[in-house]
Amino acid sequence: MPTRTSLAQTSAPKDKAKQKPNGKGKSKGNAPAESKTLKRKREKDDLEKLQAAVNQLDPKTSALTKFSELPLSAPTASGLDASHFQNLTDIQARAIPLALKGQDILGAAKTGSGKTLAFLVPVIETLYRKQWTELDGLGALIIAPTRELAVQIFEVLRKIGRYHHFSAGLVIGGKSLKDEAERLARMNLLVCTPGRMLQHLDQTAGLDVDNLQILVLDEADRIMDMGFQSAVDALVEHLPKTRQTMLFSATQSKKVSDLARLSMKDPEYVAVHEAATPSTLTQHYLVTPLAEKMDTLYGFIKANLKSKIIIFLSSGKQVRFIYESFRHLQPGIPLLHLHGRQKQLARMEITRRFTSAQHSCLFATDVVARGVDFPAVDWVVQGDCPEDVDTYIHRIGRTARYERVGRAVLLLDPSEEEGMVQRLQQRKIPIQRVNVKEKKKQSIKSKIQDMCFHQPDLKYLGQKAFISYTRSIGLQKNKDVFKLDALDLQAYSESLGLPEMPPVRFQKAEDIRRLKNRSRAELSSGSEGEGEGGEGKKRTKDEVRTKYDRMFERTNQDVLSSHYSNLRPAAEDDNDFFAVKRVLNEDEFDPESKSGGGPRVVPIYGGQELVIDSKRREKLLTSKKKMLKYKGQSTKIVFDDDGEAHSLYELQGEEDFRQAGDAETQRQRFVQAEADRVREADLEDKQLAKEKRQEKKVKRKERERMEANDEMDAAEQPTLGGSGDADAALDFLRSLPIAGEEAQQDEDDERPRKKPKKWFEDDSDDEKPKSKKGRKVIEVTDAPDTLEDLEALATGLLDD
Ligand SMILES: Nc1ncnc2c1ncn2[C@@H]1O[C@H](COP(=O)(O)OP(=O)(O)OP(=O)(O)O)[C@@H](O)[C@H]1O
Repeated sequence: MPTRTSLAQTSAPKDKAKQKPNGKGKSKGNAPAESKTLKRKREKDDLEKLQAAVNQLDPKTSALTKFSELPLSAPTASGLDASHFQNLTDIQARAIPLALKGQDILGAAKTGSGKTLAFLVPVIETLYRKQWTELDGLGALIIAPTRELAVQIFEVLRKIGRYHHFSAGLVIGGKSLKDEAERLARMNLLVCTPGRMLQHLDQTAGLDVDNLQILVLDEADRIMDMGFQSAVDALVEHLPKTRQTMLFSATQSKKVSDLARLSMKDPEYVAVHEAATPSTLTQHYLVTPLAEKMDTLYGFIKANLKSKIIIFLSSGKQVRFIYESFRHLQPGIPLLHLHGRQKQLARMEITRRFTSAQHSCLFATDVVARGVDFPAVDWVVQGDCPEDVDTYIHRIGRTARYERVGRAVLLLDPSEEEGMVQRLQQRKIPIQRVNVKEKKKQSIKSKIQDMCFHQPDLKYLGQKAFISYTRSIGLQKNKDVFKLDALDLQAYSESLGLPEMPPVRFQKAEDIRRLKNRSRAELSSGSEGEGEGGEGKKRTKDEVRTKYDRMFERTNQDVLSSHYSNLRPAAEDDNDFFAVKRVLNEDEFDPESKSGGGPRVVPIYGGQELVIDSKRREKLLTSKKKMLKYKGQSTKIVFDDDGEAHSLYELQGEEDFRQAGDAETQRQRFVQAEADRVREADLEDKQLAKEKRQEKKVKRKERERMEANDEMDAAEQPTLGGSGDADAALDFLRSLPIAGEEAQQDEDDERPRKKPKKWFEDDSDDEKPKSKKGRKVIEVTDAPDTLEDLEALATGLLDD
């Protein structure tokens, strides 16, 4: 993962390609020299022809309906064909020709209409026509707002790019930055989420983006909105200005400010909007009071057990509570839940399970509202009203994708109906009201209350869900839709099984939201933020605040002061600025006293006294190490052979020195005495060494004698008999190293190993001539199932 990869997860084929695009898989080793030259020439001609065809293409007049009518390279054409993409969707027919010609694009088309291919095909083609290699650095960057979407785009890229030879990576976090960084430098194409990519651009030394040809923002309106604004701005600053930029979304706008921020050059607005939502989608809403929402959702699930359902809720806490409580009720359909607070691997696993499920109900936040292409979803239920119409459009877009049918239901509290329906109608969204059949209604309130009573964890989740929902309503901008005062919160809290309504503090939520936004915005700009005070006070920009200003602004100061007052003796007068401690007399001192009533004095080293006026000082007495500082400087003494203590350096008096004779005589005497000492020691050492040698010799002889005896015993044993024994003997012989084999093994070790396969590399690649710049042919047959698969694949490529 990408872990986060995470790392840059790079694809490499699990299985190897069996199919060669346009006969490109001929034997490499046998090709005669002339045919190689001919082949190279043919490839060059093909490339020129392709470029000429792109130049001649008139995006305005051509009415294309099939991929085969587009001027595409053979590997791309084969990749599309092998992925069963033949007919162009409207957005593809209009956007791809423009993008092939290098035009900046603002692409808008309803959900599920194939926008992903509309940008992926031109991206691959541009790099192909420029004969991009590893040495050229990063050629294309595709940004998606969520990890799920980034993974999905990467998967489509792997599918259609299987016959190409670019290296591609997925940068979505979840792995150590260092691991990812090592792999990124060799990537031609990256699919990423904004935050993680920015981190790399800031910190990864080898990442070369100066040559970037194309930047794509999928779900561009989401990426360009408040949440990611600053990250994207900072990211774009790293990129060269001369590049092609493409923005795609179902709810794409032409906001001039966005275009300026991304330095787009005369972008072409490609909008395919006969309707905002797919015509194959049936849309309904039903009015259900907030307090009955749980009943309605449960009833809905029970009535659609043989379906694939996504239920969108406004927060992760709602998702968790409803998922957990419904799970206990066992409605008879596999339940799953997905929200942004889950670990990345769990998110990937749930996505995988829901993707492959035939009947399942997924409770999710808006983390999968955009772009995610779950196959064959029957129902999208919006359990909580979406914050705006764009979110509504993206949520319902998870069903009725690419000409399939689908159904969507929006649950509204009576207070939300008028405002929301009006907004939907303004955007020409065909939605009709339906009612729940009376006889299908059933209340699960008492069951949930019972569960919450017996399971404190569930009750806790319920409280959190209540608080997060209520806060989110209070913080919504569209006050004509979201009216907190009109909601029956008491009844809602009861419906969640809560014995009493949890208190909700809105100020705190607002602060958190403000702080969150601020940190995102200011992280990238490197500013320090509002500091610890955080009381929402507005300060002027130039105001200088010191550490002490912040200290006095701190809340909860009493926490510290009460602790501090505990440390001080109660008798002490707090008003005294300079407190004079009473030093007890010798006879007043009671070392055993543990009362701690007042200060006492303890005698320590060298007649010194230590005033014990706090628990900390009292504790000091027990630590030898800490007491050492009161001990003063220590002096080193040495003992002579008679056990007399001397200081380390003792100077001989002048008188004594003269009596001992002149300096030269004393020197000679000293040298002679030392030489005698050394000689004596030498003799002792030699004797010792001799003894040791002799001892060793005796031991060796003893050992040899015993071994000789053993051999004689063995020779007298009967030989191995019977087939079992013979087998055992053979096994034993086989297990012995054979000189020739060892040599072979060594040789094998030294022999250059077969190169591991790169991304999309073909099995028959060995036979295939490498193309001009030593690049390899892409192939992918198996889709990786999990993030670990992706990582494994990445390693396969990158460890090359
Ligand atoms: N030309 C095509 N032929 C057949 N199927 C296609 C074609 N283009 C796209 N699809 C399929 O349509 C589905 C939706 O495509 P895609 O995810 O690109 O839609 P989108 O417009 O990006 O949707 P959203 O707005 O939700 O992100 C996918 O399952 C894809 O495989």
